[in-house]
Amino acid sequence: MTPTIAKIVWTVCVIAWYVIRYPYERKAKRTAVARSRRDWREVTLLTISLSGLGIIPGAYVATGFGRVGDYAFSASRAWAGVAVFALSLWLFRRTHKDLGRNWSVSLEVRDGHRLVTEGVYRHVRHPMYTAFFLWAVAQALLLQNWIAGPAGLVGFGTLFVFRVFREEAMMLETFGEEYRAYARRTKRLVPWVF
Ligand SMILES: C[S@@+](CC[C@H](N)C(=O)[O-])C[C@H]1O[C@@H](n2cnc3c(N)ncnc32)[C@H](O)[C@@H]1O
Repeated sequence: MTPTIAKIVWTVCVIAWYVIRYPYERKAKRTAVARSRRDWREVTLLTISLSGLGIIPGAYVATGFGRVGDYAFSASRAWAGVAVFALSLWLFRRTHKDLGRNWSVSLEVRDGHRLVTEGVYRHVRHPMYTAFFLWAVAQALLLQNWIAGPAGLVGFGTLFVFRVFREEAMMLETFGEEYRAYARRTKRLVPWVF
């Protein structure tokens, strides 16, 4: 493993993520939105997250930032990044399959929206966010640069912190006691932990 191969792996994994998402994005677009909380705050958070997980690391992969922020490359850290990204992609696929037409990129409730509580949603309420955190960790391990590496954790972490309570409030408003009971028996990100 070399820094160049690590950059190629990051790029291939991001493309693989989009290949997983694309068919669900198309399907979701065909299902009307009944209620939306996609306001300026959501757009800002999505932009911050996209910058940290896509634009900043993408610019680093393309230009190398003139080596500014690079530190000594460790092949074993990069291999750990490959394993974490593989786990993240597996979880992305499972979350998209389980959510199906109920998925939205933002805070939206669709026509005929159903509360999904099975599959990877059985033990955690936000497994797709777990997958994004795994992506961010993998990025930090693969792109060994002080700017591009941690950008994903900062970008996605910001979205998570400012979105998760609003999302849960929206779900509670929509599904009432069903969501309250679901929240009581599940954790947010890691099964049985938190
Ligand atoms: C980007 S998805 C993320 C879903 C979830 N927070 C996760 O991390 O797996 C956000 C949308 O998914 C929908 N959603 C979240 N949890 C859901 C559930 N358990 N069942 C059905 N829809 C859900 C909501 O409509 C929300 O707008």
